This record gives sequence, structure tokens and C-alpha cells, in this order.
Amino acid sequence: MEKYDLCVIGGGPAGYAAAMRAIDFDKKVILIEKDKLGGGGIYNGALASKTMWELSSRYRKVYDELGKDRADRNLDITYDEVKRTIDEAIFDRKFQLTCHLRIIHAETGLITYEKGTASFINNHEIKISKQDGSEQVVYAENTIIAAGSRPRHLPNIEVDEKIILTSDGLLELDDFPKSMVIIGAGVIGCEYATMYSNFGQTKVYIIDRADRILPFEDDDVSELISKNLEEKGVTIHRKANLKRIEVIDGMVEYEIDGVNGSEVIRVEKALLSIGRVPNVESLHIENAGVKMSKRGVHIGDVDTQTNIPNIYAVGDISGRIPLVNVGEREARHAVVKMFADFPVKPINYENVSTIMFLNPVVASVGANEKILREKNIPYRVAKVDYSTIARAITMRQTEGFFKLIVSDDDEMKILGMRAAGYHASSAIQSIALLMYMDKGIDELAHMIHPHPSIVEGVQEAARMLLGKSIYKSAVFRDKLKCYSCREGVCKPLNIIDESKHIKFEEVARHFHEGKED
Ligand SMILES: Cc1cc2nc3c(=O)[nH]c(=O)nc-3n(C[C@H](O)[C@H](O)[C@H](O)COP(=O)(O)OP(=O)(O)OC[C@H]3O[C@@H](n4cnc5c(N)ncnc54)[C@H](O)[C@@H]3O)c2cc1C
Ligand SMILES: NC(=O)c1ccc[n+]([C@@H]2O[C@H](COP(=O)([O-])OP(=O)(O)OC[C@H]3O[C@@H](n4cnc5c(N)ncnc54)[C@H](O)[C@@H]3O)[C@@H](O)[C@H]2O)c1
Repeated sequence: MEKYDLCVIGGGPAGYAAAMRAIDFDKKVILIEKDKLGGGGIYNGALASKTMWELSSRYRKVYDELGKDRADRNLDITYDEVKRTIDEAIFDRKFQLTCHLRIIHAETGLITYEKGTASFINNHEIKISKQDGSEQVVYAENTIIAAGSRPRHLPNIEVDEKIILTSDGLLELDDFPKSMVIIGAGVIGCEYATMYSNFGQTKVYIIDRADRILPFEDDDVSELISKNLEEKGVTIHRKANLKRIEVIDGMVEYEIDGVNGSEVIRVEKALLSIGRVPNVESLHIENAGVKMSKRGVHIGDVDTQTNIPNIYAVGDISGRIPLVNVGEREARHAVVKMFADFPVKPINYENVSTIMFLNPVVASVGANEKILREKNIPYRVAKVDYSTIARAITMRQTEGFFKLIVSDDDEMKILGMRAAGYHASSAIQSIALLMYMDKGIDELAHMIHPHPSIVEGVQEAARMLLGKSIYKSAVFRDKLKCYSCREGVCKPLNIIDESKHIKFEEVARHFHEGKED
């Protein structure tokens, strides 16, 4: 029986990162993948969907800038063309990962790649069941489970991936559906609602049982995204209870109880996007003695380690935060914990940055107001509207905001940021780094940022909290906000004496009437 220092189960982003980090420690590794190298990081997941989002956003921008009449005549796009672009992106990434793996194998002899389904015989022996029916058993000193997740189904909804689909089947369609209902207005639901409505060939309906889309986000984020979806013709069913959904004459008929009472609607396709579940079943973790977490929903409770000391769980299967960047981080961490001869600090999940690919992009790090209110943590907020940022004005993209959240004390420790708007994703990293380095906002306020740049808006937010912003929140009240919140009560900060307050609108009218320059 072949022996390895490390067996990695699953060749998605987490598994691949684990295998490559183990090479750094000169360890002998076997990477087992049952389907395609790259997993959900490439296929039907991050890379594929973001390629579609990029194309749909560029398409929509050109469409809007040309104006409907000209755009309708000149801007035809077919689903085949969309899929071709996605396939090209998939190929590029797949090609890179595969060639890289092969070269590492040839040059170091440390890594073996096996295609097959892995399952535990015990905590050191793993069986690989191959597509040709053959089986192989390997011995591993340590194992990392990185078997990922799959879309959650509902017991009363039969998914055929042709008419009723999940994100696994959506990109296999032959054409743009004329109409589609999306069940679940979380990240996947809202991202696909954005993409399909951007292309303008699909009437999109979106259902959530919560009272708003993206229910885990603050109201301002949710409202901005809802407004833009609705402007593009998306119907949002809020607080909706899906009573029935069935395929009738090749069409999807669904019935909801919502704020408008009971409604029955027929559409061409349905997308189910109500969360994901870990791929545990094929692994037979019980043979190795690995237990599900205390909550029973994931494995690997203690800083990526399972209850069996030589077995770790990383990425989506760990059930913490299902993101590529988190999976890769957990994977690298688990390998270091396993092989390093120095102490390793536990992973800090407080400063994970994410981007939701919507209209506009929403980038996040750390806590939002909702989380802090739920935990009863006092906080201060500075919110800067894009319309006050020079770069946004030059881009003629003035929709969006930066919301910087800090602790409600003299230290003003950064607790989180939400950035919604053009280039928002490139602005989040400076805050993530400050959080990682446990720094306050002083450093940010004093740096000299390039001009004009969108990150000047983040800096202005920091300055506003320190009471030294260029624009004062008491003047541009609808564009700048600075307040503190404690036990559910929020109070404005930096306010000019109310009795002396001059309305901005009055000055603006005077400016226009006097034709001042
Ligand atoms: C539509 C969509 C969009 C997304 N967009 C983003 C995004 O923009 N940014 C982001 O960070 N994340 C995004 N995600 C999430 C991201 O794709 C996942 O978090 C990431 O792929 C998880 O990586 P993983 O390695 O843990 O699992 P996976 O990528 O699921 O890979 C697990 C692999 O394990 C294999 N496997 C399973 N069981 C076995 C077994 N018994 N033996 C051998 N192999 C096995 C599977 O075939 C699979 O290849 C998106 C997800 C979806 C669905
Ligand atoms: N850009 C990104 O980073 C990105 C993109 C896509 C996916 N992802 C990852 O994938 C994960 C899964 O995404 P997701 O959208 O499937 O899950 P999600 O947790 O983001 O959203 C699920 C939504 O479904 C709703 N819901 C649950 N049960 C329902 C029911 N019975 N009827 C109606 N609505 C119901 C919930 O209220 C929620 O809004 C995300 O948590 C995210 O980490 C990330």
C-alpha cells in the first residue's frame, strides 16, 4: 500500500491550496478528486459566474450608454456567446491548474493526482473508487477533507437541472430563458438576478421568505440593490411563502403567499438558491471516527481540526464561510498546523473580505450594523456617498457609498466596512489590512491617497469620524452621515448647532438663481 504524509480529498480551491502548501514542507501528498480539478472554484461557481457577471455588466453599461433604441438594433447577444466566453475563462484556469500540477509532479515527485471518489476505511486508510470500477487503498499520516458543498434542495421541489435548476445546471441552458423565478434572495440568487436582468432577455422574479433581499445585510445595502433590480424589471416577492411549485406543460407554475396575498405565476425556468450543504455522504467519515460538529451541520470544529487529530476539514465542507478565499486560507492553515515546528495562531475570521457581484458591486469586511445591533455592541458609523467623491464624479458613476464602522470609544477600532459602488472591491483591502494589523483609523486619515481615486472616499469617512473631514456631514446631510449607536439608539455626531443650520437646498437655489460660477 502506497504511503503518504498527506491525503487531500477534493481538488477544489481549498484542496488544491492544501496540496501546494504541503509541497513547501517537502511532504509526499496525494490529491484525490472525483470529478474535475478546480471544483466549485471554477465550474458552476466562482469563476464561471463571475465571468458571466463581468460580461453582463459590460453589456448593460454599453446598452445603457447607447440608449435603448440604438442598443436594441445593434447589441444582440446570444446565450451561446455568453457560454463561449465562460468556457474560455474556465479553460484558461483549468489549463493553468493542470499544467502547474503536472510540472510540480514531474519536478518534485512529491504530488500524486488520482481521479476517483475517496472514502475512509479508518483514520489512516483511504479507499479510492475509480470510474472504471477499480479500487485503490492508500495510507495517509494525515488527511485534509476538502470535499466542498452542493446546492441545498427542498423536499417538495424536484430539481431536474433542466426546468427547475440550481447553480449547478443554470449555465448549461441552451438559451436565455424568457422568464425565470429565483427562490432564495441571498448571494447566489441576487447575483444571478443581476446577470440575467443585465442581459435584458429574461423577466426575473425573485422570492425570499425574509422581508427583504440579502437579509443578512444592512438595510441600505439591501435597498440599493433592490432598487436597481426593480429598475431593470425584476419582480421581488418579499416575505413570501412558496406554497407550491410544479412543472406543468414544460413550464414552472408557482404559488406564493406574500405581502400582496396569494399569487400564481408561470415562468419558463426556476432557480433554487437557498444555501448549500456539505458533501459528507460519500466520505464515510464514521469509519474514521470523525464526528459532525456540535451543531451537527459541519465537521472540523476546532480551528480546522476534526475530533480525530490527524484529520482536518477545510473549505465549504467545514461549514463556516463558503468562499474561495476562506477555503484556501483554512487549507494552508491546516497544513501549517500539521507540519510546522512552530506554534500557529488560530484563524481569525473577523476580517474576511468578500465581494457580492451585484449592481453595484458590494464589498464587505468585518461586521455590519445588523450584526453589531444583534450582539449589542456600541459602534460609530461614517457614511460617504459616492456623489461626493471626485473620482466617482469623473466616472459619472455617483451611485454608491462607503460605510466605515468603528467601536464607540476613543480607540475607534475598525469593526467593519461596507462599500457599494464602482471600484468598491478595490477599496475594501486597505480596511481589511488595517483590521488584520489591529490598527485604528488615524493611519488611514493621514496617508496621502492618489487623486482622483475612489479610496479617497474611505479616507474621508475616517476623517469624518475624527472630526476633521473636508466636507462636513452637517452640511451634506443626505450624502454624508456620521452617528453613534448604543443599545438601539443612534445619535448624529459632528453636528452644527441646529438653530444655525442653513439648508443646503437654499444655498443651491441661490447659487443657480444667481448664476454664480
Ligand atoms: C454560483 C456560485 C458563485 C460563487 N461565487 C463566489 C465568489 O464570487 N467568490 C467566492 O469566494 N466564492 C464564491 N462561491 C463559493 C465558492 O465556489 C466555494 O466556496 C468554493 O468553491 C469552495 O471550495 P472547496 O474547495 O471547499 O469546495 P469545492 O469547490 O466544492 O470543491 C470540492 C471538490 O471535492 C470533490 N469531492 C467531493 N467529494 C469527494 C470525494 N468523496 N472524493 C473526491 N473528491 C470529492 C468535488 O468533486 C469538488 O471538485 C460561489 C459559489 C457558487 C455556487
Ligand atoms: N460573490 C460571492 O462571494 C459569492 C457568490 C455566490 C455564492 N457565494 C457563497 O455561496 C453561499 C451560498 O449562497 P446562497 O445564495 O445559496 O445562500 P445564502 O445563504 O446567501 O442565501 C440563501 C437565501 O435563501 C433564503 N431562503 C432559505 N430558505 C428559503 C426558502 N425555503 N424559501 C425562500 N427563501 C429561502 C434565505 O433567506 C437567504 O436569503 C454564500 O453564503 C456565499 O458564501 C459567494
